[in-house]
Amino acid sequence: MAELLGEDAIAQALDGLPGWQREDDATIVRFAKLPSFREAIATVGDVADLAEEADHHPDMDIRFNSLKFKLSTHSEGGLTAKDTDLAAKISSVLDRRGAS
Ligand SMILES: C[C@H](O)[C@H](O)[C@H]1CNC2=NC(N)=NC(=O)C2=N1
Repeated sequence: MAELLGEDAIAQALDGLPGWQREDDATIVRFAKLPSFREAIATVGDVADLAEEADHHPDMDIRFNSLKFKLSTHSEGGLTAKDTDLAAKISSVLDRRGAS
């Protein structure tokens, strides 16, 4: 069971996660644009692999080549290290896939 992060810990984690922002108390989000629809879908596939490995699953919104990733730990009703850890891994995929 992951512990809920406090406000200071969330702010500190977001400092190290460029592109991620608070959506509300319980969620962080990142928007990304890929060069094409196919590359956006391939990116979603990579993130799905990470999510299955972590047993932690982001909400993913696909609009043509624009993606939105939304993270929250539903079982805790807020943000935990599971979210910030997966956010960092998603960012690595986005860098590798050439997201802007
Ligand atoms: C049983 C399983 O471990 C849980 O349902 C996991 C799966 N993926 C999850 N994903 C997210 N984002 N939050 C959760 O609380 C969560 N719980």
